[in-house]
Amino acid sequence: MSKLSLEISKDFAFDAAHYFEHKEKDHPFSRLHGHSFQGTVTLAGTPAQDSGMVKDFWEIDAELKKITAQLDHRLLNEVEGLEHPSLEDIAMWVFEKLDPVLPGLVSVEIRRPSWGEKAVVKRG
Ligand SMILES: Nc1nc2c(c(=O)[nH]1)N=C([C@H](O)[C@H](O)COP(=O)(O)OP(=O)(O)OP(=O)(O)O)CN2
Ligand SMILES: [Zn+2]
Repeated sequence: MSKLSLEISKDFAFDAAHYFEHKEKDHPFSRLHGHSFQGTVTLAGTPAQDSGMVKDFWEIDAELKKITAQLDHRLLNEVEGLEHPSLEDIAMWVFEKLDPVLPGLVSVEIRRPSWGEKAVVKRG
């Protein structure tokens, strides 16, 4: 059999406000507005012999709750490290927060699903 690789993913969501300072004063994106954001984290690994799991989704969820608590119903521009809260910067920020606590983390995706917009940060 050819060598197989295994990834597991878990979704999360938060609602938050933001604005973009780099836009001209009357541009809609420079005004305070909000979005419903969705995300997905993906881990790669080998299932443990005793559990059959790469990582218990319950444990992943516990880490995601700590992250979304820092973002949900907040003004993202006020979150340390998110002064320019684009999808790209949010994805990078989430990846950097999760990387030390979720071994095997390979990617973080942040989406605004209504228009199919997303940013994906991958290791490497
Ligand atoms: N490369 C990027 N481009 C833009 C980003 C971004 O994060 N990365 N963000 C924006 C703004 O957030 C803008 O508010 C997005 O607006 P729009 O696409 O029109 O989406 P809605 O306001 O309709 O959002 P809903 O998800 O429907 O609430 C612009 N560009
Ligand atoms: Zn926006």
